[in-house]
Amino acid sequence: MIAFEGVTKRFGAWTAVDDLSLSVAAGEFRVLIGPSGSGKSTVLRMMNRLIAPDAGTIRVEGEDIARLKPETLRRRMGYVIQSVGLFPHWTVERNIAAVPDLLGWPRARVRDRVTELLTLLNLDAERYRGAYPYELSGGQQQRVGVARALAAEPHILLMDEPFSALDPITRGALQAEMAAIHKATGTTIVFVTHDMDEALTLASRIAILDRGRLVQTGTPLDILTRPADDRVRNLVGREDWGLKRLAVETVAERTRPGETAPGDPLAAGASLRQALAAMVACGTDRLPVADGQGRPMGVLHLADLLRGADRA
Ligand SMILES: Nc1ncnc2c1ncn2[C@@H]1O[C@H](COP(=O)(O)OP(=O)(O)OP(=O)(O)O)[C@@H](O)[C@H]1O
Repeated sequence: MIAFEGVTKRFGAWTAVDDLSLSVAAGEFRVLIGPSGSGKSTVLRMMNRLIAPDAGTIRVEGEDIARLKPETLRRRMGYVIQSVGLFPHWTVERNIAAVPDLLGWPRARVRDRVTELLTLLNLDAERYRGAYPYELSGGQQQRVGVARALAAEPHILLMDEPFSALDPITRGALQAEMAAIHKATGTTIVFVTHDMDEALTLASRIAILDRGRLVQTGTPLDILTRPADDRVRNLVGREDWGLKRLAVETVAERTRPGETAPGDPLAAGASLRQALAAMVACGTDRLPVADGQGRPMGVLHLADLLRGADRA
């Protein structure tokens, strides 16, 4: 879907991206993470040709993007940034409709799409479609920013630290919405952050950058259990590693089928970290597990949370 081959970008004497080869498969939720200045935003900006590499090739859906018109490329991509960048004198509806309007979609289709997107992002469509950005909270503005980026059904969504200016609760809500949107639409997402918890929560695969080079790429579980070196160990965090480890696996994966136990059931899709919190809160070492329809699935035992709790 997206392939970087030997890509280098220099700003004067500084090499921001250094001979980077990286591929993102269709439908992935790929998180780019690394310390400040490691080149994450530069990688993202090269994907939509906001800046051009000095060397190497970038292919999107098999095509060398240097040969595509920037407008053609950007129509396939939504782009969300931290500062949102809504047009202040345009209503929410007009902001979201910017690209569909440009593409000449019929009025009724645009209106339906705006309603659909506001609903998807948990904003009351009738209340907010006519509002102006200054009438919205930071979290609501960012929701509109995401809706705008998704409006013309892009194949790829690029997100550059989109939630880092938000308070933790709003941020958590938007992360959950992004996970649900990714699941529902299958859009390929490339998401930049410097927050490892955010990366572990959202990513299907993570790429870790340092000084413009790729340090490691893998699933959240790979990164946690087989860190490539001390830079990755430091990013993952040493103190609460165990809790992060529990956060990347679901209850369903450790449930003993067929057993029963008293207590409020855990959701099969909840993380093991949430399960641990529930067991501590209830003072119990086992809890029943139910599937999405509330049907009993078995029992999760505290002892089973320790399985695989080894680290490299
Ligand atoms: N337009 C530019 N002109 C000069 N230097 C730049 C420019 N854009 C980025 N750089 C430099 O390139 C390096 C990588 O920057 P980039 O913004 O890609 O890092 P980042 O990993 O996204 O950082 P952060 O997490 O702080 O946003 C930095 O050293 C930065 O100063």
